[in-house]
Amino acid sequence: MALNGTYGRNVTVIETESLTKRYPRVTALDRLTMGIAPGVTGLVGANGAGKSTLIKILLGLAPATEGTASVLGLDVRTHGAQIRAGVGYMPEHDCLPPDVSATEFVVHMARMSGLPPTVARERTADTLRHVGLYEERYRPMGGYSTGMKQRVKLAQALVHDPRLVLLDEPTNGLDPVGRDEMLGLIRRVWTDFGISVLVTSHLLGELERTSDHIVVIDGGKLLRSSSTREFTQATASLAVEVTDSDRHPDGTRATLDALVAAGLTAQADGHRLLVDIADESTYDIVRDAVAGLGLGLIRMEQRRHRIAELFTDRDAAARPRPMEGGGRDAA
Ligand SMILES: Nc1ncnc2c1ncn2[C@@H]1O[C@H](COP(=O)(O)OP(=O)(O)OP(=O)(O)O)[C@@H](O)[C@H]1O
Repeated sequence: MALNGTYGRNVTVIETESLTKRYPRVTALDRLTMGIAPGVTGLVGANGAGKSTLIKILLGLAPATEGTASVLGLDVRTHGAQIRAGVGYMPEHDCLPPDVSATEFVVHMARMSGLPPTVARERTADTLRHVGLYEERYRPMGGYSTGMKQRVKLAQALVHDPRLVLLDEPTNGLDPVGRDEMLGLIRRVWTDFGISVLVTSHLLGELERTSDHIVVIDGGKLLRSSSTREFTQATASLAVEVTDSDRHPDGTRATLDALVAAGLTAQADGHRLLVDIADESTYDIVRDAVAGLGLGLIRMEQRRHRIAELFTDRDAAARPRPMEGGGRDAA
């Protein structure tokens, strides 16, 4: 819709340059430089990494100490009001008045964004339907489940048809089913409506199915920024299992030696070999090596690393503290 028509793939919706935010006791953002393209971007970082601070600066609600940032091409220092008109925001914490219904609340937010009364009511009905709130929308929100409250918060961020929404920890407090539903909804905000999304999470493995791009920050610093595909495919490997034989009682070991001799990078993981996929020829080299040893091939399948594994493997040593929940939620 709005964004698809007017923005090319190469245009950034958010750009920061050496963005720094210092509080008296802590540097919440530390020379953060990044560009975010249209689509769904996951902003991942442990609690305290600086995600909420970044969102507040992007909305023009808090000043940066140094550096620059722009949203939809507008400078956050000078165009805060315009940015807030074109951007939806879903805050992290519960902010819903318990005595009013979802419909009343979202209509109110639509009116605050400048929509006329009739349009506000129509957009509210459409948006609440989109997030899956039906007859409950007329009940006071104090009686809503966490999942329903999160949906209302998402609806109020979308109701004025923004070009971009900033969603701060939208899956907080949800059970696994509720979380999957929320992530599905978020994906459709982009695919169905062309509204770009920046969604934060402190769980490293959570956003990889939802996001086109992942940005990881830690201690206010940019740790990594790349497409989700690059994250998960850069280290794709083949899991290989072979039989033993009289001649090769440890078939796994014999195969490992043969693969290394053939120039591949591989390691044993119990009875399984994990072979780095250099290119398409890797499959043939493995097949030929196993056949050459006279062993049977039990299994050979591509195994994509998940984001959480990448960080556990590669960055654990470099990181000052572990990402919360990364391992648990990657499975
Ligand atoms: N108004 C403030 N005054 C002083 N320090 C602050 C303020 N807001 C945030 N901080 C500090 O800045 C750091 C980054 O906080 P921020 O809320 O941006 O992190 P976060 O990644 O959003 O984590 P969380 O999900 O826990 O909110 C933290 O150390 C936090 O204590």
